[in-house]
Amino acid sequence: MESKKIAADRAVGSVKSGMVVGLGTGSTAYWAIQAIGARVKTGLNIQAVATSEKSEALARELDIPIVPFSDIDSIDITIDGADEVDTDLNAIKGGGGALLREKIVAAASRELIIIADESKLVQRLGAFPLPVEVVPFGIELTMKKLAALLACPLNLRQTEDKLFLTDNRNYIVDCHLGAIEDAVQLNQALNMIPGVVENGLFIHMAAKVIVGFNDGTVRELTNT
Ligand SMILES: O=C(CO)[C@H](O)[C@H](O)COP(=O)(O)O
Repeated sequence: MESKKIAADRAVGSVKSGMVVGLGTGSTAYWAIQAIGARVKTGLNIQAVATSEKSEALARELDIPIVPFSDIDSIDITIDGADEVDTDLNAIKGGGGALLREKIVAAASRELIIIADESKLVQRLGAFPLPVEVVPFGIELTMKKLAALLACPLNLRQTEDKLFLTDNRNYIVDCHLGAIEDAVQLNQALNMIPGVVENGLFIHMAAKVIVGFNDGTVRELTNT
């Protein structure tokens, strides 16, 4: 918990009054939303958009002003977690099932800051099963296409005895790929399959990764 929180607290230092802020999803983003909420109470004046119903509900509890997308032109900064991050700042996201909204918000953001504890740092993406969001219609056909492309074990995500549903009422297929050779090509190939809405590869999207370590230190990784 502490390593997630220190990364989140460092990232929230970049949030300034007047900004439109994207709020991420997950247990690390939770700490960023808490830190933003604390600053709002002491005068930080921002507008926010959320990447999930859960994060929006938390933001509202903390009196962070949530605005509709129709009210904003772009997003200044988004702070979000990740399931894996490599040394080129590419990431796998979607462990919490919010990858579609997270990618839409990240793509509209001037700056995406990924926050993570040290366990998320990898040399190569793919040990974490890649989440792919698919529409329920024709799921069997879409899974056959995924199996043909990926040739790896696929799991249609379940919670308890039910299929997991995203905030967009879609399913998640977790793809147990192992080390990904060419993430750019894979990202494109997955999104070409009809029925696939989006996948959890965030390639060349993050401007910065802030990592919290178990010894209490924080490191910022950038590509520049
Ligand atoms: O992509 C996400 C949700 O869809 C999360 O950011 C990712 O799963 C990391 O979560 P956590 O901070 O709880 O480890």
